[in-house]
Amino acid sequence: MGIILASSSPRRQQLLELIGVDFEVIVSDVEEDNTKDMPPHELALTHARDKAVDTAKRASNSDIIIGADTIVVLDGQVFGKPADRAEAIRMLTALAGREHSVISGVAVVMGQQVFSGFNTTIVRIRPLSPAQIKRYVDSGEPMDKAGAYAIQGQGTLLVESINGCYNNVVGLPLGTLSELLQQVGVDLL
Ligand SMILES: Cc1cn([C@H]2C[C@H](O)[C@@H](COP(=O)(O)OP(=O)(O)OP(=O)(O)O)O2)c(=O)[nH]c1=O
Repeated sequence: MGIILASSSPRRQQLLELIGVDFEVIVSDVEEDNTKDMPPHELALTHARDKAVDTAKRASNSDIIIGADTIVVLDGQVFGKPADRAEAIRMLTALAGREHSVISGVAVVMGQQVFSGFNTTIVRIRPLSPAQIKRYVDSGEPMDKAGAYAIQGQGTLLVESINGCYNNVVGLPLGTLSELLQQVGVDLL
């Protein structure tokens, strides 16, 4: 029996290390589709489950697979990772001076069993000038991040306040994950 993280995200790998989990990484082939017509938290849950179930096909039946998905939601509109610089600028322009939700879905798969949950954090972004947004996008940091910012990086300068779990914004709500792992018999504490 081993624990497998179905994620290419270095942040998720670091967070899992933080809580003392021994794991290997097998990245899933799942492509996220943020245009699916479903409530945002269902979208994050579906993607997290799809990633874990896909990786489970390449693992043993006794392995425990963890999948996750993070999205940013503003006025019901879902922001994933920006496709290009122009989209990153559009996302940050929309988020500036306002509150949005960051939702991370997490799924734990063992054999035929699938457990999943999600967490929501409210983040308020400072008012930003077009020049500030352009400079931040030019740093390259936004490109592989949902909503085009990284709270754990220089993007922290964009954040006015957060309400809820910080690690959920970075990509892996560890409290939610530990509850799911308990359901497959793994107690982290
Ligand atoms: C809002 C925010 C997101 N993110 C990241 C977390 C996720 O890695 C990414 C959202 O993309 P995801 O599709 O959730 O994950 P991923 O493509 O990076 O990795 P994989 O699908 O292989 O698991 O945005 C931050 O690192 N910091 C932030 O502040």
